[in-house]
Amino acid sequence: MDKVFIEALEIEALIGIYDWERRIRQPLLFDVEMSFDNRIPAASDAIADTLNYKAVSKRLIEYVSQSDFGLVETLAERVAAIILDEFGVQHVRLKLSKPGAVRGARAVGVIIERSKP
Ligand SMILES: Nc1nc2c(c(=O)[nH]1)N=C([C@H](O)[C@@H](O)CO)CN2
Repeated sequence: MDKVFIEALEIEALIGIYDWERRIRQPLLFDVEMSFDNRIPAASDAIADTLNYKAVSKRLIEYVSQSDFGLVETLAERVAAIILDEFGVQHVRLKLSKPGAVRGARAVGVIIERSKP
């Protein structure tokens, strides 16, 4: 299956389990791969036929910047559900990175893959 992707979308959020994390906003990075049949927009050359990566990005920025979770697992699950439920995507692979959360590591986080039932 073809994919539409968003790489390293940076969004600041309230996220974390420690007291000090509840008082600041931290940058998160989202790498998203969404299954989509790109032959249809390729034939029509019409943006209306695409899985519009700008529209998905705007929705994720809106949601994540207002979110407030302890675990990256929870946020990743909610974001994957938005992509599946609101954009007609059958399968999504999502990497959520929390840069600088662990000293010595460039980033930590989770990778999940979810499909529509
Ligand atoms: N699997 C996870 N481990 C940890 C998380 C998390 O969300 N998922 N969160 C933290 C802290 O919030 C950390 O990011 C602060 O440095 C620790 N481990």
